[in-house]
Amino acid sequence: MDKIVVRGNGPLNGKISISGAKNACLTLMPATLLSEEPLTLTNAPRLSDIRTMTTLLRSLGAEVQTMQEGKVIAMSSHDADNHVADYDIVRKMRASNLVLGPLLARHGHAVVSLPGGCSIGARPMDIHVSALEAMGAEIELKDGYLHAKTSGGLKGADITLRFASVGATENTVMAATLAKGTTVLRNAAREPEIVDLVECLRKMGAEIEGEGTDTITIQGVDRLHGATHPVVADRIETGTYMLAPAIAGGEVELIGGRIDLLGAFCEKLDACGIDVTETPTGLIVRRRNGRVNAVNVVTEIFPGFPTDLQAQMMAVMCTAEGVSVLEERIFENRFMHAPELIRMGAHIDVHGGTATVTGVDKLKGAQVMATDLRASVSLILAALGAEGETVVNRVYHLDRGYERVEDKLSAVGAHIERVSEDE
Ligand SMILES: CC(=O)N[C@H]1[C@@H](OP(=O)(O)OP(=O)(O)OC[C@H]2O[C@@H](n3ccc(=O)[nH]c3=O)[C@H](O)[C@@H]2O)O[C@H](CO)[C@@H](O)[C@@H]1O
Ligand SMILES: C=C(OP(=O)(O)O)C(=O)O
Repeated sequence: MDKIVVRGNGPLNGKISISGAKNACLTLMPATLLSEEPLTLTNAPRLSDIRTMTTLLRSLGAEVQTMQEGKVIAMSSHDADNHVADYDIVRKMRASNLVLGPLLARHGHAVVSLPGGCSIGARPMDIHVSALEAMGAEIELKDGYLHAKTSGGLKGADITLRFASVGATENTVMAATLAKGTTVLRNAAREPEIVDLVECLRKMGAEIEGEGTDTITIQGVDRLHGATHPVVADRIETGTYMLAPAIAGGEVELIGGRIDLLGAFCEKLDACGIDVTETPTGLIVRRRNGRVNAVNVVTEIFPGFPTDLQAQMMAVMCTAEGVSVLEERIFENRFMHAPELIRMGAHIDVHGGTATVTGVDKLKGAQVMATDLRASVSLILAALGAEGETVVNRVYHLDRGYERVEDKLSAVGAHIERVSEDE
């Protein structure tokens, strides 16, 4: 298993290109199951999660070709016999559950392994199931698999989600595109990745309104057709790299980064003493003074502060001036990075969903363990500002969501390298 070795060495300067969003690509790819005509995605990120989704779609009979070193994904899905998403693939990646809505809508049945929980929380599927049942699906859990079927196809319905779940919104919207009649989805999630999915579905012939608000209306159509769609920029990757100069100093331009997708996050950066300026090609980030100010953070659904940037923000708060309180409200167990940051000299107290961080002058390099995707990158960020060498072990989580992290950070002057176990 690879490790990432970082030696904190002061200011970072230069440009980093932002990739297409993992979380958008992972919901756009299953949309191919809704049509037999080709769906081509451009600006796809090159990540292990995308390879896992490729494997899953192929197992469901889709043809998936990657071109331009993975940046372009061309897919098509003819009628296939297999509508079973196997445990061995689904267990690797929770977003595999996004094939449920499309398979059910197009074929009238689907068997999808329950993804189970992961290190950040239990992550049940009840909201997905209730929404699809409201559209007439019969779903039962057998041997760890959700067995879903419809008699006579899905029917439009008026559905209110009990919580604005991103995945449940995506599954329901995809299913509703081919349902009979109109579906009104209330308390829908508003994340930019859902807006991207809807824009793509519309290119495929779907009739949808209200994406980006809490009520999405979908008028079912008989069939969808092919389309080509660019994956939206990764706001979480953007936010992550915005925090690198906040920790290490310097000035970094994020090519393709979009402030409009990161409103609440940018407000916190401003309060911390970090300047963000839009440029014609992206945005420039620099720290105003020598040390950032402590700020309090509460994670919320979009447009609030994203849970996927909480770990990275905690890394910044470790050396901020003052005390910050970070409250995690989306996942029940998303502070696994705290004990690792403590190994580097951070002062953090965790009580339930709240972490109190008292800023110290400097962190010190240490051996640390990556426990999940965003925890992994928070340790790399912390290491950029730490004294000495940090070794981040078990980086396979990182490769799920960050494309060439060591190349991107090296390009702005970081001392960072990947070491393979056999070296
Ligand atoms: C591939 C992808 O896009 N992943 C993102 C997506 O995950 P995902 O779509 O899984 O996140 P959800 O919005 O569904 O989950 C949010 C909360 O709702 C709970 N819940 C969800 C569904 C359900 O049926 N029952 C239930 O209780 C979850 O356990 C969690 O506590 O949104 C999360 C919240 O912004 C992000 O952190 C993930 O990076
Ligand atoms: C939690 C995340 O991803 P997933 O939903 O795929 O586990 C993430 O991207 O931070």
